[in-house]
Amino acid sequence: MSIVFPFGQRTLPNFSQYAFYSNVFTAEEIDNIRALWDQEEHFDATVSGEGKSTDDELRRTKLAFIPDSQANAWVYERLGRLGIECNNERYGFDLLGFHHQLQLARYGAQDFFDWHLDFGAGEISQRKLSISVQLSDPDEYEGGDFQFMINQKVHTMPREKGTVIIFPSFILHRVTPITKGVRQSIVAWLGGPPYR
Ligand SMILES: O=C(O)CCC(=O)C(=O)O
Ligand SMILES: [Fe+2]
Repeated sequence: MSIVFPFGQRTLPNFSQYAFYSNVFTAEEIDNIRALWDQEEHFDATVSGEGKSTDDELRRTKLAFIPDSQANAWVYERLGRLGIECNNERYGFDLLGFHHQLQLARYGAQDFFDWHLDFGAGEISQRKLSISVQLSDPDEYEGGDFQFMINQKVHTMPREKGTVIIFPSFILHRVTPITKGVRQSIVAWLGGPPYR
């Protein structure tokens, strides 16, 4: 057995820091998802999980959960299938399922989520793949770009409604401040056992 590379292990030829998929949801489906905002309770986002205080420097967003009910199962299924397909093609992570209920995020004027990782110590170390869905038409808001920082370069994602962005939860990303209008998104994580 060799100690230095190569170990005779498989590599990931299709790894990419992110992937995006257009038109995963139709306009009508998105209307139905957005209607959940008025049915569910909303609260100010916390930075990493419950019990933490809000951190205005890092993030200003309102959130609601999309309950994992029978009525919403189609949203979970659509995102779960796409996440698994993306994982099989690019990452090969051990995935067990959604790490939490899907979140519905709403950014009004001046709201943002600055550079961060979705991965960290404790509970969020189970996050493997982060998923974000663009729920607003590009002309409903200004600012509010979803961006990655990869090797000192900023990559801006498409804003088109129905686009799904998938990336390993250890990749640096942000949502720039909304300067006008409202941006809505779904945020989800597929999780599994710690990296090994
Ligand atoms: O709103 C989004 O599209 C992404 C937000 C985000 O990065 C997060 O909630 O961790
Ligand atoms: Fe994030």
